[in-house]
Amino acid sequence: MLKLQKVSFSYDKEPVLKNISFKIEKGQNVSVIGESGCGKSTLLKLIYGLLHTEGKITWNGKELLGPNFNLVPGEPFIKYLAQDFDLMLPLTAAENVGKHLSNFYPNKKKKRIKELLEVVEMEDLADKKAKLLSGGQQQRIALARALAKEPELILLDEPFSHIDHFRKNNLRRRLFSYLKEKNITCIVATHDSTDALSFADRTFVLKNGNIYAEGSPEDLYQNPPNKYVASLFGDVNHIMLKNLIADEKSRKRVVLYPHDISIKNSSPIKAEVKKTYFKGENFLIHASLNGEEILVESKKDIKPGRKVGISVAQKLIDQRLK
Ligand SMILES: Nc1ncnc2c1ncn2[C@@H]1O[C@H](COP(=O)(O)OP(=O)(O)OP(=O)(O)O)[C@@H](O)[C@H]1O
Repeated sequence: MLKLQKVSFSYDKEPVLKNISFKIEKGQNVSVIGESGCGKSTLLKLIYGLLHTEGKITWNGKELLGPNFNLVPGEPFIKYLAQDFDLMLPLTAAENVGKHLSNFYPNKKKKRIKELLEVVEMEDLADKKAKLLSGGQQQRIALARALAKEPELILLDEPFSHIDHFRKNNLRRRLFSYLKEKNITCIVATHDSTDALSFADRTFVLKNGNIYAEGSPEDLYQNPPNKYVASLFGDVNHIMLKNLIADEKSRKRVVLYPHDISIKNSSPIKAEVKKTYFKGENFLIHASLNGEEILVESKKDIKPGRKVGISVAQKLIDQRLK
């Protein structure tokens, strides 16, 4: 189990992280999400032991003492994949993956490299020099290298940032099922909510140096405590209740995703369409509701200037206001 107790850190005067405490069970996949600069990378560096904190970090009860106590920063049973991949560019993809593996059993090493290259779908480029690989291919090799010695805990900082959409979903599925199969604990720092939604057991939202919200991805998505959390999952509205409900007097607002709002022409609540964006399966409609800008999902294209009726289930409003 990984345990953090009152972990704080500042690069200069302003604290980046303030008294962070949490526990992560063995084999759990945790995502850390939050806006750029909120301290996600700093948190991973603290856990790995690259930065020093006055707080306490333990793995299975053993304190991880950090750079003030270790000559070589980093713990051997933890792997940290930084945003820069740090590959040996003159070496081939396969040589990079096997760099930290023992040469004592060459056949075993060869088999392991092959297995890892399969996880990241790079078997075809095994003999290509790292300097000749694209950014996304280099990132996949760096991932395979981080897995090579089967760490107990793996810390991944934006692990799919250079990988094209086409390959990303498949790679995510392969990587996270591999980690589950081997019972490797994993923390992913990401601003891409799809990393958090489909694969994480738990999600921490960082803001202003604190864990601002925490829960299963489903729960955070369905019941976002506020606009900040909801906006990490995509487009979001923060609509005045009085623009949605007749006779409402308060200045309260409700958080709604575009797909929470339906277009229903019989509805007396009318919005004027400003612009329509094609999104593949549907359209995103930018409309004005009593002067408030809103985003609504629609199955059909609707021309700007048209007035449409909109409706939101009362049950959903009640749930979001809880
Ligand atoms: N070496 C450094 N020296 C001084 N300040 C730093 C250093 N590294 C990061 N910071 C600052 O610390 C804060 C947190 O940075 P960090 O890289 O942890 O954020 P992040 O959430 O990972 O951001 P991103 O999503 O953009 O990678 C930022 O305000 C950043 O400017």
